[in-house]
Amino acid sequence: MTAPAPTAAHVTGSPAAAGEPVIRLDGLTKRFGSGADSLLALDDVSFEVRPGEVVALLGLSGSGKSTLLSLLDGLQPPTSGDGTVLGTALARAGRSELRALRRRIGFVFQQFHLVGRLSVLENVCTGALGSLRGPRLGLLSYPRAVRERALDGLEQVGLAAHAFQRADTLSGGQQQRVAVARALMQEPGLLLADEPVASLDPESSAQVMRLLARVARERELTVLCSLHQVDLALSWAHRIVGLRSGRVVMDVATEGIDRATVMRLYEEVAAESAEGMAAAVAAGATVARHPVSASALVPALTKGD
Ligand SMILES: Nc1ncnc2c1ncn2[C@@H]1O[C@H](COP(=O)(O)OP(=O)(O)OP(=O)(O)O)[C@@H](O)[C@H]1O
Repeated sequence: MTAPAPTAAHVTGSPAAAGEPVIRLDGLTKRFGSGADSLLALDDVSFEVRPGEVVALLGLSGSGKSTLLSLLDGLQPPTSGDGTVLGTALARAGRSELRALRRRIGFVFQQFHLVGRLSVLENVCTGALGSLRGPRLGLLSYPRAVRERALDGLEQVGLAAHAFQRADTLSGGQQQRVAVARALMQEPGLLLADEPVASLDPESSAQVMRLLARVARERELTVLCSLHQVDLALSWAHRIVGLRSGRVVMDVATEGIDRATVMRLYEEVAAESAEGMAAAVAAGATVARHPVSASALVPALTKGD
């Protein structure tokens, strides 16, 4: 079956601004390393995400998208500033609080991270491991209620017919839908997705994004998803947050916005890179043969100052 081409008609306006923000960032900053060689990956990032919102995080490679998602998931601490996720203050939380936070956040990865030799259903069951005691081996080691919920989840992502197939026999798009079903087993209060469609063909990409938008709507689930595809962001997200060199440079509702406006996020960086390259060449620098983003270029230009 051919997936319908995504159009802006698939996403309606932002959900009502009811309730506390699920994510509240206030000057969040992340620096890797120290001294002259340190790198500012996130620079004074401030924004909020409300319950039920689907937000696309856009920006060139190296702009800080994955770093931001990993901070929100409590995997690494901010260097300064504050961020609150599902009521947990990232900068002040102890290890056990962060572990508890991670159990309430579903995470979908670019490479799916399924266990290929296990059945599709068992892969989905593993999403419940955080709430079960002890290790599990084999589908029947999971409580019946978990298996039933996993099957419901597969139904929801349209893959119940594949429940007993090995996960590695599915297509990439199907595997990503299984990964979404696995994340939903946590009954998360927030779903983070790091380039979930980067390795998929356009049709599968649209299917996965449509699925994320649908579960967000049906479960009033908040979704923050990094993407490289502007059209998918415009079609499936309520809002776009654009990062450039670790800074938020765009925060717009997708309703009524045109593609050209969003593309400025990339064009201006390309222009800055070109200017920076020209200046570097004029100053006698050796220029890399592969494309260089502004965030990669700036440290290279300033090194040794
Ligand atoms: N653990 C780390 N140590 C040092 N530098 C890091 C680390 N993680 C990320 N960085 C740097 O931080 C910057 C932001 O990287 P990040 O992976 O967040 O970007 P991104 O926007 O997700 O890129 P992509 O779209 O390619 O995934 C990059 O310059 C990267 O090299």
